[in-house]
Amino acid sequence: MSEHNFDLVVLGGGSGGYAAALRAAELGSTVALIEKDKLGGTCLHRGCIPTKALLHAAEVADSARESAKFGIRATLDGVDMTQVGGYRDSIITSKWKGLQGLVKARGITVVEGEGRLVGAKTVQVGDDRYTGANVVLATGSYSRSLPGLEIGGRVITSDQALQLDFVPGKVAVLGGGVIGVEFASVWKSFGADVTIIEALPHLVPNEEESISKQLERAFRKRGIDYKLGVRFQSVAQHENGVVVTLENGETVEAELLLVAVGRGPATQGLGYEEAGVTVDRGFVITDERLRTSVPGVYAVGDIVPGLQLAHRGFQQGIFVAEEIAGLTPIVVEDVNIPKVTYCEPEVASVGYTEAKAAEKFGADRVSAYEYNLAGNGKSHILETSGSIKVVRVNDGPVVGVHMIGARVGELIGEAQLAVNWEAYPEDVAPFIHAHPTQNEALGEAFLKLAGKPLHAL
Ligand SMILES: NC(=O)c1ccc[n+]([C@@H]2O[C@H](COP(=O)([O-])OP(=O)(O)OC[C@H]3O[C@@H](n4cnc5c(N)ncnc54)[C@H](O)[C@@H]3O)[C@@H](O)[C@H]2O)c1
Repeated sequence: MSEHNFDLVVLGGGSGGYAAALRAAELGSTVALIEKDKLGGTCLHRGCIPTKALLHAAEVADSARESAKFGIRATLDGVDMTQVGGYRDSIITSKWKGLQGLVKARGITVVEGEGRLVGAKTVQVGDDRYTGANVVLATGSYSRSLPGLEIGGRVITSDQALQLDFVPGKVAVLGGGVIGVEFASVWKSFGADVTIIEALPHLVPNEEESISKQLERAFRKRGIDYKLGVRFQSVAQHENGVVVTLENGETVEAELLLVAVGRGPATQGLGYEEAGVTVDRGFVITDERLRTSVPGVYAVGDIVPGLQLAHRGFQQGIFVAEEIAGLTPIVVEDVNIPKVTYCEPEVASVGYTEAKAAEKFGADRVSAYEYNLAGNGKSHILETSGSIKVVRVNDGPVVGVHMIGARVGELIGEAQLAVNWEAYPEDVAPFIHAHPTQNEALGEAFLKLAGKPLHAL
């Protein structure tokens, strides 16, 4: 057994953990970063990056399929999933190498192996013990299932869905949240028949209702089938496929069932509770400064209750490193975090929905305006429909922006600056947007709420 001492020991090398390590090293700390698999975690290897590569390939397939509309003669002869997989993996490998280089350049000690908390501030890996003046827990999440629904065979999660080397003929998707709609979108573009099963009344049910409804219409138009407000009951697997039975007695037959009903915190068997860290239903409980119940032990990323997003993990990691260094950084609040769902059409949002803003600030103190992308030149060129809805407090700031349309994810930066800086529409309405861009649509919404509409009534 050998003992090693560091200023900071980080358990888990995903988005939250490696961000904490990079920032702490930059601030002069000695850092041990413990990872059992590959640096980069779910986001780089099994989440954000590979799914977005598939979504981009899907967009290329759609462009080929729809080329005649633009006077371009091309045909979609097929989708070679082996080659798509090669493209996906080349991106992962290049980002992974870049990350390894960055971690090395910052002088971080990477420890390969499975770590376990064995004392308030000590992590054991094999026979070695790593003790930190401070410790960050960042062990991430896993695809969870429903009670009694076993993953295996033709019942898969996003982990297996990302690795498929064929396009299924027909897929059933359980859960119409972010993962469900992104995979439904990819598979449809690649030529599969898709049926989504969602227990709540809308797809992407955490988004603004008018945006969810537009996504439903767009999916219907694309031929993506969905069943809303109905719960899953059981699934039977047979040689060539699955039969999914819903609570209302309906059945859905498919080659595969993708289970996308959320992700659970990966905290079991890691010694957290034994070391005195409070854990509730698997999640590590922290205060707003990300301190756990054990002094000097922090938690970041998907194991902390709230939005499970890579960029939240990055910011929480940076926050903790700066907090430890005594820099009193700004608290990371979920409501200020932008969210993008990369299906076709894309959905992007930041801040309160109109209903949540009314609850928070009072219905009579909130106004909203939804600008239809039909009025935007670039949206016409992209042949997309959709809208941008801005929610404000009357005589007060922008508190929410909600968007749907092709590539609107790229517009969320401006929206999140307005929300995070608590800008009034009157402050941002005079800012000039390049023409023709879809950004102009956000400007049009700000102009309208500032009482000076241009291309709107
Ligand atoms: N683009 C992105 O930012 C991105 C992409 C992928 C995943 N993620 C994150 O990963 C996490 C997991 O994603 P997810 O889509 O699995 O979770 P989710 O919570 O977004 O969606 C799960 C959906 O499953 C539904 N559901 C649950 N039980 C059901 C049942 N018995 N029958 C029918 N429907 C049921 C829920 O109502 C919900 O809408 C999320 O936090 C998500 O934000 C983000």
